[in-house]
Amino acid sequence: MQATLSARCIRPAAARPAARRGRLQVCAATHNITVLPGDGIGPEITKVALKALTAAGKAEGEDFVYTEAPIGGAAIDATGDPYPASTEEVCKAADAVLLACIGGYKWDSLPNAQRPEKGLLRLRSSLNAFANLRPAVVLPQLADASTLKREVVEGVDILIVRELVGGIYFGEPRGFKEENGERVGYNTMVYRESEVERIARVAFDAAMKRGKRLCSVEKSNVLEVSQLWKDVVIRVAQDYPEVELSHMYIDNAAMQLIRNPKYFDVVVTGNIFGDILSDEASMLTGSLGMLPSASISEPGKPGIYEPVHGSAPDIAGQDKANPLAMVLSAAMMCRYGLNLPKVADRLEAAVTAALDAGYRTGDIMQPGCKQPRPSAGRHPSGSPMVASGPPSRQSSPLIDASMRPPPRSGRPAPSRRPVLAAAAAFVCLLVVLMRGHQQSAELQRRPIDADVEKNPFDARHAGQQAANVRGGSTVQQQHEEQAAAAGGKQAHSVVAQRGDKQPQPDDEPTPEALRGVQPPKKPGKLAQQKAAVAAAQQEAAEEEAQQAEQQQAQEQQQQQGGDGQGGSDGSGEGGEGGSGEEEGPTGGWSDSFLKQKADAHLGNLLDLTSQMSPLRTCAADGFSLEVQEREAEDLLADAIEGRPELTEAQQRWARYVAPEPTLVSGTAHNLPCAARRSGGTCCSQPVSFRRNTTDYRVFKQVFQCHYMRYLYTLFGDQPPKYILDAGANAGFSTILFKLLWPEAKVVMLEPDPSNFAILSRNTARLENVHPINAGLWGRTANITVKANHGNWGKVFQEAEEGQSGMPAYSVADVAKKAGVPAFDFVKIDIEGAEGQVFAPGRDVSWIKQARAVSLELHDFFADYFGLKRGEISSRVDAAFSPTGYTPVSDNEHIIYLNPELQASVSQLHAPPPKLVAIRTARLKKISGC
Ligand SMILES: NC(=O)C1=CN([C@@H]2O[C@H](COP(=O)(O)OP(=O)(O)OC[C@H]3O[C@@H](n4cnc5c(N)ncnc54)[C@H](O)[C@@H]3O)[C@@H](O)[C@H]2O)C=CC1
Ligand SMILES: CC(C)CC(=O)C(=O)O
Repeated sequence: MQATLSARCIRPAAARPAARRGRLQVCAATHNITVLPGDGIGPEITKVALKALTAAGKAEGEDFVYTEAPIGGAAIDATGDPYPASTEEVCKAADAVLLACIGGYKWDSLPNAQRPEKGLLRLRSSLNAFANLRPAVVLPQLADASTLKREVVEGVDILIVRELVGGIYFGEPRGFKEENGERVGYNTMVYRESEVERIARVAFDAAMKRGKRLCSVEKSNVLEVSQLWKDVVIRVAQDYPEVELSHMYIDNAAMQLIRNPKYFDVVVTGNIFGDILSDEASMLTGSLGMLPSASISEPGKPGIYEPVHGSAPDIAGQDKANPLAMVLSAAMMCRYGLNLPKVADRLEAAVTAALDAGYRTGDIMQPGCKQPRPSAGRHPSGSPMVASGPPSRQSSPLIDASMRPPPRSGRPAPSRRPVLAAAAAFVCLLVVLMRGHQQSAELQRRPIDADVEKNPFDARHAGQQAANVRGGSTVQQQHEEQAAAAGGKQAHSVVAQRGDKQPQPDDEPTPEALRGVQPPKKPGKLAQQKAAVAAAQQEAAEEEAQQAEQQQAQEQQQQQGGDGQGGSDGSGEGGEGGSGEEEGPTGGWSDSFLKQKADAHLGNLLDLTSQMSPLRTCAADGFSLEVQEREAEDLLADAIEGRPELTEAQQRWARYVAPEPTLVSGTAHNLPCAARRSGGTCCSQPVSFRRNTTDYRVFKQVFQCHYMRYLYTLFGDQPPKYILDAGANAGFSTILFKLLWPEAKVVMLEPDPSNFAILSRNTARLENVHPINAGLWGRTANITVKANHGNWGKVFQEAEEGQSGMPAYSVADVAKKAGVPAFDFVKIDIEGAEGQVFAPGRDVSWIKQARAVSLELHDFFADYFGLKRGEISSRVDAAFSPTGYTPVSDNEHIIYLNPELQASVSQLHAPPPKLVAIRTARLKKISGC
């Protein structure tokens, strides 16, 4: 069935082993390629690729022996089996397998196991080709070929790493059955840890060689298999601290790939998601006909090299197929499978040069492309010529292009042969390539409209043609203009490593890029959006200035021996907003005698810890916020309509807190996280803020100013497992906890419905978090609001009997409710209710189970609880005194450490005395808080 052929001879497969031996005597460097042309356009594009490969190999002194075998529909027709044993045998024996594509209408009604697609799956499985590398690179020549705008796609260079032999395509059980009188079809999506780990390692390795950014795509918000995927990827990330890892759900990834493809560097994902995403990515490059792939197996087994596309039965046999994905797959084979980088270089250069010369198949046809005519003679090299015209015009664009060194950027230097010889070989290669186009396509002579008429795939070009303002210039001209504009920057290789590439200004996602917002040409929605963003940024800047002023005033006050009354430091999660204008009692955290006590212990050392923390550099460098504004109706809907059980009063709070129903959403970058500790990068996180609230300020405090940032140092190598975030407000502390300790379970308590809504939104993407819309109290009770403080704080009281309200729980009850054995880190910031939690007679046995308890004290709310000034602090002090826990101080919080933690912190910072002098005020200055 198969045949062995080379540039010179064809041998029957039966005689192959002997033939191979025989050939070895003849050829110095022989590479045995099993070629599977498959179905549909497969044979057409295979022909082109083999010609190009042979020519490129010849130019580099490499010889290829091709053993052709049937697969897919062709194999079904010949043997009844889509992957016959004889094909499997020659694939396994090969140095590499070059596959075109399989499938077609003819076999569509066969049972699954007998379909052509099954043959392809069996091939991949039999070679254990688990790592499918699918580069999606937008070549400069094709930046206008995509249906997306040039600004969106230009410079895109993504590597999709798709797991290829697992997941739902292979999972068992699968099939059909009958249930309750109807047919049911079912499949199983399954991944083992080992399968995820090996593909993750391939992806991390690839990221290390490129832009060091890896995005893992899954659906862990719904699928257990994806949760496992994510867990394993996070675990493997520990070994690649330099790689910035992000996670994205597949639905979002599909959207982001179109919205801002330049965000992506390497994407790792499972079988089905990778299949879909790579087809989508192909349209960034102009056409499915442009995307090659390499499917790598374990060492010693041949890889499979195949274009991403299918058999395109709609255009098969009509001379329309784009062969470039197949040629580029052959290049990947040479680069990765056969270690022939020079041959790969030649093939890639041939592709770019052919495009430079203006040649296009229908799928990537653009206005102004050259329409070459049939060959009229022979090039001095002896190769047939592609370009036409009078002899004087023999320097056609194709020949011109081929006479120049191919555009390489950072690639290994081309062959050092004499220039003319190299050029001649290169011309030969291009010519072969172009002849392939011509012989099989003749597309260049066909008017664009003819293609459009025949092929709906091309229809978009008609529209594009009309829309293209550059329609008058040729692709060559466009390329030249573009090269000039880019300062002579040339095309980069299709499979170029990121490190090889000229740095692109937009490699890093800018706010605009992330939002996918291009500079608006005329005022419209985008302009409005941009103005809104500018306003939000302005607002943030003003807020920052205001904070600085407040801080200055406070410091002055402190220096003047102020009594701590009459305002606050303007900080605290959901805490004292700092204007001093709020109704009710005044005063700040610093007036607590506990604060002085804590300061006397290790407070200054904790300041020092903060200075030393690897996390600090993230905060010190400053997080960046990329803002995207959106309406918050849905937030209110979540908070109100979605919660019919809320009383009218509660609904009012929700409205009150977001009087202008506007959310500012975006992504915060440069946040401290676990990866940072081991020298890795800082992390990013989507966040939303309500306008006219303290949300943004609180966010900054959590990530820039607070004790939070050295918590990691505090817990060292034994991170907390169960965390209580009481007074979770908008969820920012929980976000930080999860960034620092991804494995921890965090239980969030937040009684305010509007806070709870934004908190739910902000923490929705985090795993293992447990939000509870309730307050923390000394015992299980109903609570109602006692007083509002501006838009930042609410003081609660126990509800009267029969009065409705929000639930509130003791720490022990929360633990039970959330199924937590005991909290080992407790954060409490509950607007004075801490006086209730630590009231005499309350169960505080949970303290001893926690390794650290962080408290914000609100003595200035004592009046509301009918307590004397200072009594809240006294209650806290009384509860902790018998425990042997040491209070240490942050500028706003008191953290009680158990003796073990205290010892490790003290030891960690066995005093270099001069450093001990660093005080809170200094820390504030240093961190810009
Ligand atoms: N790796 C493989 O062999 C794959 C095989 N298939 C099989 O291919 C058959 C057709 O499936 P479709 O969903 O239509 O996907 P497809 O990838 O074959 O075609 C999708 C569209 O892209 C166009 N297209 C694809 N490759 C092209 C090229 N090189 N040049 C110009 N246009 C090109 C086609 O004309 C069609 O309009 C099915 O039997 C399917 O199972 C599908 C995907 C992958
Ligand atoms: C045809 C299927 C077996 C697989 C597929 O669509 C692909 O791998 O691209």
